Amino acid sequence: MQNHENKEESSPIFPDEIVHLDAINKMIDEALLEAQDSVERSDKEYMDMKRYMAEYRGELDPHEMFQNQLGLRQIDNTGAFAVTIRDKLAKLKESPYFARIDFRQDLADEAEPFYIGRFAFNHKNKLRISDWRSPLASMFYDYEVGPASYTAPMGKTDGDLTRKRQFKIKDGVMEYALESSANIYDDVLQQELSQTADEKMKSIIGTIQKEQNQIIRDEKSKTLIIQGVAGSGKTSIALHRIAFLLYRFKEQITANNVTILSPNKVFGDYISSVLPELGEEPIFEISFEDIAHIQLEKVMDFEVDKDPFLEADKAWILRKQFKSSLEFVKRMDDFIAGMPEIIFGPVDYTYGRFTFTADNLRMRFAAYNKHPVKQRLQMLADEVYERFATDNFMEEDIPRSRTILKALKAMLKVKNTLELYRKFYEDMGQSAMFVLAGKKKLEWGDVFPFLYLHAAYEGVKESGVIRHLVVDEMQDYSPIQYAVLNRLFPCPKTILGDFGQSINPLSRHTLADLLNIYEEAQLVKLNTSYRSSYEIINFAKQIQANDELKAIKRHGPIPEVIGCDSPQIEMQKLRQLIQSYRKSKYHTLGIIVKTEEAARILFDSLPSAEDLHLISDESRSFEGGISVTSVQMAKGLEFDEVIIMDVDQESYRSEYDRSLLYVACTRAMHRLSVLYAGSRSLLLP
Ligand SMILES: Nc1ncnc2c1ncn2[C@@H]1O[C@H](COP(=O)(O)OP(=O)(O)OP(=O)(O)O)[C@@H](O)[C@H]1O
Repeated sequence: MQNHENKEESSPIFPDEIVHLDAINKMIDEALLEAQDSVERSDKEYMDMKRYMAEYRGELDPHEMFQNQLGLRQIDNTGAFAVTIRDKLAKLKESPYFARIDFRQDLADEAEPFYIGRFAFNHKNKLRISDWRSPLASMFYDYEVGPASYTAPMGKTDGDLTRKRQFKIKDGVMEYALESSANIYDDVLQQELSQTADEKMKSIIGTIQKEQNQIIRDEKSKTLIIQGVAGSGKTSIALHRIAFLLYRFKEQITANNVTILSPNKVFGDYISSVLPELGEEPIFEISFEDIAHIQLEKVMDFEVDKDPFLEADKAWILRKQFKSSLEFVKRMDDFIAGMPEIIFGPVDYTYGRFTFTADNLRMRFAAYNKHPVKQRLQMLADEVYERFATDNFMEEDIPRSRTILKALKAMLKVKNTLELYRKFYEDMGQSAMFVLAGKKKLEWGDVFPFLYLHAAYEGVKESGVIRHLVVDEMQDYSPIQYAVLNRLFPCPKTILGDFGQSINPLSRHTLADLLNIYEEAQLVKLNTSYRSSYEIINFAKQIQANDELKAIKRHGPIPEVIGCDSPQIEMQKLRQLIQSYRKSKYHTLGIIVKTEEAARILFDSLPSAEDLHLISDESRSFEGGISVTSVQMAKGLEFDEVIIMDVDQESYRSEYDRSLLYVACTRAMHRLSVLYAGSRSLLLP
């Protein structure tokens, strides 16, 4: 075991902690052996039972066969459970805990030590390690030494924290142990942040900040909106929050009940290891394109979104912009509210001596306004049938509800959503705002308005399974997309993003609009950026002013702006920078250009190498090493080093270009270089 030094006093420290870790390691080893034993035992039991059933197949009576099958299922469940426990223990063995708090409850004589780790660990009926998500562990994040309390489902417990310690244990060996105070907590955070990037996002349970902890443990908000500056840990916190909710509400919600709406597959892959690292199953991820595919299957085809920077068709841009405001959703809501008048033209429905008058039909049709039109007609048909049946004292022949429904359908003035959608624009006097991309093929900008109307006309496939939805990069989605999302997922939501990183020139909505959509939402703001060095954040702030953005005091090289006389020299310079990256301690390099097309061209022009990858909208995974990509695809990702190419005055001049540059710069953790050929962009400091 290593010698452990207190950073402040540089004297050997905490022999008691070394003894304690040894003891815990032994207990985990013991528990691991037991767990392995029980996995093997249940494997054997399963095989024995299967063999028995196979051998005596013809002789067992159905009752015994059924009993055996039940038994088999039970062994299978027990086995799966044993495997989970064994895997958790194996993870715990690498790093059993990261903190210790000593807590003295009011009225108690002495403080009791609690060790906090990724999972709880019981040994010989005694809790040896508390789960970081437990109410007690919250005190580690919320309090310094002194008065402290925690709230569990049973109530509040007051007392004093008499000690806080932090540890780094790797492969069962203690790398450091520190007596914790606010300063030390910061030091440990600094240490964590100065590490080079992993291929995937990792958990941060040892250094969660107080304001982040409050978000993670928020149990009350039905909708939680996190507006956080670049690198403030939003994504990370959202995932830790899911881990917390899965722990806190384990009876009501499992990983299968949670979905994250992520901007693309690369991002999904990048964040995919956080929950498994925390001992939870990975959650399902979905994109708006996936939603469109599911909902529009057999209804309409659609065209995928286009890059607004490459699109020269002015009319297309106008159409897209028209549909991107909150006002647009209001107009659709008004249209839907007036829909009965527009689409339903009832006449008296008469069968023999029975009549349901046109007025009655109109009134009852309006009364079912919570339901889609098609469903309303069915309900109305049933109601007419019921009325006739009740009045049918003489037991005459009356129509079946299917027959009535047919007659009601004939009273519809609009026969499908597409017709209705077109009418919506006609009624506004804005027919030019709707153009089909092909036969039964919607432009991307029409997909969600269409679906919103489709929900009102035919109905949509609602998800009963999803009990919590996480929406990342909230600034990228339009109000009409949120309106559809609310129909499809009427469950609690964690919505996060940064309106300072809006890079869609066609999007017009703001945080205020989002708050307008989610009136009951709780809004929290995060203003400290943990990702980038102080120098990089200062540089980014000079590109896009942001008074709220605070940098963490972790220093690194000052970003370099490198002017080149020609594109050829710029490429030469890039090659040099790549070489020096390869010799450095860094693990990831992002080479960022403005568009997808430019990324492809640049990637093709670089000599292929094992560590060189293109991240495009077709990519599925984040590979680490060197990634050539567009700003759009780089969103949400981070790299040890970033090189931004072609930052000349021609390419970066508008306000949107400013946001693009800001997003690109804030992807860098430690080192940033900006290259241009010809005239330097005036947006640069
Ligand atoms: N409390 C913390 N302790 C250690 N690392 C942290 C902490 N908070 C955030 N980080 C790190 O900061 C980086 C940025 O986090 P994350 O990607 O979640 O930020 P974000 O707000 O989603 O960023 P962006 O909007 O720019 O994509 C990650 O490397 C994350 O691990």
